[in-house]
Amino acid sequence: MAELIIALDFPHAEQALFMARTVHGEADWVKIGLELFTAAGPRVVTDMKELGLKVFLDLKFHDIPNTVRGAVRSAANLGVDMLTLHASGGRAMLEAAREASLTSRQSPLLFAVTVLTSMSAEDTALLGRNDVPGLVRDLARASGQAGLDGVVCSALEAKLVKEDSRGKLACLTPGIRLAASPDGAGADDQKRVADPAFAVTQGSDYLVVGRPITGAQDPAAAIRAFQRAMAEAGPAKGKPEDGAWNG
Ligand SMILES: O=C(O)c1cc(=O)[nH]c(=O)n1[C@@H]1O[C@H](COP(=O)(O)O)[C@@H](O)[C@H]1O
Repeated sequence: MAELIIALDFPHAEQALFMARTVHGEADWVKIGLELFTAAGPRVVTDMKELGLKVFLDLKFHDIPNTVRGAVRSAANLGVDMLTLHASGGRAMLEAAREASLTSRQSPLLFAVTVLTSMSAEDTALLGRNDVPGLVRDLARASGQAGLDGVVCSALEAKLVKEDSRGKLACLTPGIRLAASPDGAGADDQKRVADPAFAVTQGSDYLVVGRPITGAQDPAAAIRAFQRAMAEAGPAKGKPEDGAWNG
């Protein structure tokens, strides 16, 4: 069953902790990203863990292998359950991250960002590629070859990643909106957007949602609406056997 991760994009630990307590019991996972971690530091990770939540540390590491190895080790020592790095950092960087994770006590799951959900083909054309799915597939392949647990992509590419990796890579998909509209209304700064049912049927394992939940009048009710939509989608079509990647 796909899991929902709540993105706590706040400038202060107090706001993030208030939201975490509000959603407590509704969702198991929270995401601590650049804004919150830069403002609040490692302490906010410990605070979330003490609340009994699983923590996805989303700092998108992208540096030389030695630096990323050290950063992954530091994150693992904080007790995070999952973290991100950029797939475009190269094979040696991805392998260094994996080695650091495997040799740490916590061994957090490693997810490589392929093409950000805020990017369109126009943006990737600057990198010499205007076929977003093809670029996602190639970066996902490199991530799989380096032994990572999964990739971050949009729900639009999840099926491709699942099929191409023969189910070995998990898919984490942000850019989720309850009513994804073709004209982009309600998508905020996201470009490759899908609704929860679509993400689940495409094989997404983790759906990341921020503003539609944290900005809602009743965040707990918003979580339940997302979970209902995920559950109504039923089991993923074309999803490999359970346990192919995460036991
Ligand atoms: O790594 C991520 O989590 C991420 C990757 C990506 O390609 N797109 C993306 O939106 N995210 C994160 O997912 C969250 C989406 O937030 P909302 O657009 O508010 O739902 C943000 O915290 C982003 O940092």
